[in-house]
Amino acid sequence: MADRAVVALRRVVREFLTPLECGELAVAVSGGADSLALTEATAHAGHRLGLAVRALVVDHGLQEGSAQVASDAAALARKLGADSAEVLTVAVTGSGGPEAAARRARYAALRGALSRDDALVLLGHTRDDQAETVLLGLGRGSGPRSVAGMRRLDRPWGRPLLDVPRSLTRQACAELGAKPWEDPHNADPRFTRVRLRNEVLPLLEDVLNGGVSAALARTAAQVREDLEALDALADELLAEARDGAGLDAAVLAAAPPALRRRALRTWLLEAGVRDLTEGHLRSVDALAGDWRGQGGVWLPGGLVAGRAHGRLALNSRETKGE
Ligand SMILES: Nc1ncnc2c1ncn2[C@@H]1O[C@H](COP(=O)(O)OP(=O)(O)OP(=O)(O)O)[C@@H](O)[C@H]1O
Repeated sequence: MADRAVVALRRVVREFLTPLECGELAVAVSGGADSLALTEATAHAGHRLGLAVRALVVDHGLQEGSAQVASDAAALARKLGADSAEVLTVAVTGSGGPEAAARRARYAALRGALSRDDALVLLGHTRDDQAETVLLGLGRGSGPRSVAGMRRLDRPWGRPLLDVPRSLTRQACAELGAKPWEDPHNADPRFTRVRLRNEVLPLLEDVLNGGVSAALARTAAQVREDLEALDALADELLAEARDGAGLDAAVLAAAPPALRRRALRTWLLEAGVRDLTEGHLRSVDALAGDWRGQGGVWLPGGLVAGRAHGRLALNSRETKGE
């Protein structure tokens, strides 16, 4: 008979998986407590549902001894019940700092290891990770999309532990006799997230008498629902406003700003605008919602949004004014 935390996690993962279409099941394993506990629970739940479970470990090659950490994690994942364990070695390159580059490489490698459209890769993010994500988003003023946090299901990604406190995964590892790998980065106060975890959240818990992580995660779930409803309405608005490659400014102007800006955001991203800031979006929005005959809005990626004859259009800088 397994112990309390192990049993609780198995149930959480089984309830997550049961309603989903899934022909290939993988779990992303870093060797930390969250993903080890997740591996055991996924193996147990997956086998009950008749699914084999693959453990996927990414070796970023960024820290000394990373190959050993990865192969130890793979061996432990097999012991915890995974049917197979693979180490995916990636080259971390590209812009945005080493952490962002590692994350991109990791997600690309995990996705690349899948062979079916209905595959799922389970990730070990917990309620505490969600709380940190929400606090970071709030502090940076990056809007409801980041306050909404991570999604439970965003195929092929699944996060069954998003309502589970981190303490439960640690307890499950102790019950299983599995020794998690402690990432030295997780204790390094140069990382904002580490200070949030070790300094800010405990202080907030103390000042607000506990329950802060759960409250932040609950807020994220509520914002997520609102966001999805608004996104669906904004898609309808965009469809209605489309006029060839451009948009009918009168249709946009009649809509509430929150929907208009969402529709414009989708339109701009579709057209290939990258690194879109709130400032850019507001300036493009003003072409419809606050029209005073202003000039075009220069956007990153060499595009200019402008208005002519009641229509918003995007032109490349070179062709502008032709
Ligand atoms: N090296 C790795 N190999 C495989 N999976 C990993 C690896 N690192 C992280 N993961 C997966 O991602 C989950 C979250 O890990 P962690 O919190 O360290 O990453 P993060 O960078 O905050 O994640 P994200 O980029 O998804 O926000 C882990 O529980 C695990 O499932």
